[in-house]
Amino acid sequence: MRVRDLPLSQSVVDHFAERGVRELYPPQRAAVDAGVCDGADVVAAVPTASGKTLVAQLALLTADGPGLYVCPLRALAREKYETFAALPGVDVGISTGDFDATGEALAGNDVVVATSEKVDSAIRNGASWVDELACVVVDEVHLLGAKRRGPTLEVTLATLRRRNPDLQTVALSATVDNPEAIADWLDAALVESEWRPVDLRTGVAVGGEVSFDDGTTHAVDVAAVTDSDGEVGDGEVSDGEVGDGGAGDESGPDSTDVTAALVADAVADGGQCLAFVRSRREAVDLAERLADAGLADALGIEDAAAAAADDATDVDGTLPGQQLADCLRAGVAFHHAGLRSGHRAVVESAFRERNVACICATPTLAAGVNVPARRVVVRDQRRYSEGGMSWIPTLEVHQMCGRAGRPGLDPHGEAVLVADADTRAEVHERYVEGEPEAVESQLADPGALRTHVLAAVATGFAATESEILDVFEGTFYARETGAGGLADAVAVAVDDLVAAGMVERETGGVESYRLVATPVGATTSKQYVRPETGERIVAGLRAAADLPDATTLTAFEVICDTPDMQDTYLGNAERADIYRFARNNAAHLTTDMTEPDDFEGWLESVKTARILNEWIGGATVEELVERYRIGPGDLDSRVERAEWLLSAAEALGETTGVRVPAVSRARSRL
Ligand SMILES: Nc1ncnc2c1ncn2[C@@H]1O[C@H](COP(=O)(O)OP(=O)(O)OP(=O)(O)O)[C@@H](O)[C@H]1O
Repeated sequence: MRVRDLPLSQSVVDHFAERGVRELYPPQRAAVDAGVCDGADVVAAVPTASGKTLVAQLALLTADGPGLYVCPLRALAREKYETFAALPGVDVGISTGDFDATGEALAGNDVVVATSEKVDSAIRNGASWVDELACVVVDEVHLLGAKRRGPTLEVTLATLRRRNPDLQTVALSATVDNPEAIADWLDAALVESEWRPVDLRTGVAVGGEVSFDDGTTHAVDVAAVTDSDGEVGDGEVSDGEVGDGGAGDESGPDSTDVTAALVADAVADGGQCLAFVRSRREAVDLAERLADAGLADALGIEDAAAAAADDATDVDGTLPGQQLADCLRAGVAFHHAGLRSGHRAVVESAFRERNVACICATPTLAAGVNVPARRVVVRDQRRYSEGGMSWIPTLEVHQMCGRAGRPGLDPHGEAVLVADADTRAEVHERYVEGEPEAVESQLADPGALRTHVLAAVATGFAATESEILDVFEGTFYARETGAGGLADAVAVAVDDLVAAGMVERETGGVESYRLVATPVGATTSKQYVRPETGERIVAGLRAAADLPDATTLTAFEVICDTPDMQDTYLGNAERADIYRFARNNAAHLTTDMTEPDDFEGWLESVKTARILNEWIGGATVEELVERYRIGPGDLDSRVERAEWLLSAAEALGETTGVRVPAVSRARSRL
């Protein structure tokens, strides 16, 4: 099936042709057959790099009105925005700042690219453009199963579809175990395919021997890359992440040696690599180890690598920035969520332009932007979780492996899982033979339910528990378990919200009542903070108003001690220092040191508050990164969240009439 035979304008056909897209890939053809260009609801569950973006474009370009493209991650949204904006004659808007107000400015676009949080927020704030939509495309719909974002995604999609029954829904998923359940939920045709533009072979490496699933084997020379002192890769970690140094044992080469050998081998053959490890620290360590391996030289990219290093230096002068620049100069990079977005962008584009031989990354890279490589090496398949070391989900490992193979450039992609003699069988069974997990709804989580119940009441969509259940009827959860399964949980959420002062039962007649949001509940929902955050901020503002000496530190303590601010890891060495800081500043804090149930959590909040307070006091990113051992990207994201939470605090202060000038002071100085 040819692109030019599709109902697209000539300029769009030409646009695709210029990019080498003339014939549809088989999954794309199946999506067209399923009616994606004719307004049909379609779920496509297909492998990485099999051309989902074109399926999205076909739906959006042929829809009978404006379209919305919902994307889980901001970096991805930006990438898609650029792809869509390049289409001739298409006006595209983007809305990804998770927390800022929703714009009516988005009305009038042919396509809006937004995160699900942003769409949820737009709905709560009554943005009219969401009712005008003819088509919604949800990318990475398997993230329904993600703890925080999943419930938002399913409630938002259910709400959009409920408000607009003619809305065409197209959902794009990685290959998961239950795509038919997702299709069933959306009453959509299912396109399921294993087809990939480049064949992928997956193997398990033990020592230097790789056994691939196509029956071939490959040997790499581990001795050639092994350090004389053999010390690299012992898994010293930071940032709250713990490692066990990989799967190596004392007698043989460890998993880092094997990884280094696999990378060097692919690069010697002219290919680029992605190497996945479990923690940020491990990513940096591995990159620094590989920086000594002469990869830039092997790939013949010394000059381009030096230019990429200069680009990284231009972003900032932090220690991690310098480490990154040093690695880049040697043709290697690291990539993790603690890096600033500017640094991540330098790494991604340098890799795409073949100016970097290898990126050492945490698994977040696999869920993010498009960076195909000849070989993917997954060094760690286990990581620390609450209950100790646990295996990473198969879906996640498949996402990493799926990055292997660049269409048109590589004969095939290779994914190699590093194991040892003890883990070989299990690694093979889980990740080579194993199927990815089923997607499961997380909506029953009490915190998620409280948030969405409050939103349903505050927006006026529901005024009784049974109307709330009607709102949830269109969710994946309800489809899977029956809406009745939520009835008890919704009743509990309503009680919690009443107790928290977010919702009231307004008695109408005998035995009948209506649920209404209190002013605090309404503001909390509109400001897009969780009910617990709204409650904590209101209590914090009241306490701050009673303090004789409320300062910007007070304001930061209030907003940092909420579930909407990220935790900041507190190392043992720092703990005593932060404890002393909290004691010395007790007069400026709204919480007495004897009060918190979760004292550690509170101390972490005090650390975040202290960092933010020093930030507005003029400390530089470089100083704070060094002083508090925080990633520059972590600082950026906390500053951004602080802006949002302080603005919510101002709005809640307005609503309750509790004025704390320190909040506005902190916000304006931020
Ligand atoms: N029909 C086609 N013919 C030629 N190239 C294509 C075709 N469809 C897509 N491509 C190219 O294949 C590459 C991968 O496509 P795309 O980014 O859509 O994959 P994807 O399925 O979205 O992957 P991911 O899982 O990373 O989101 C892109 O470079 C795209 O231009």
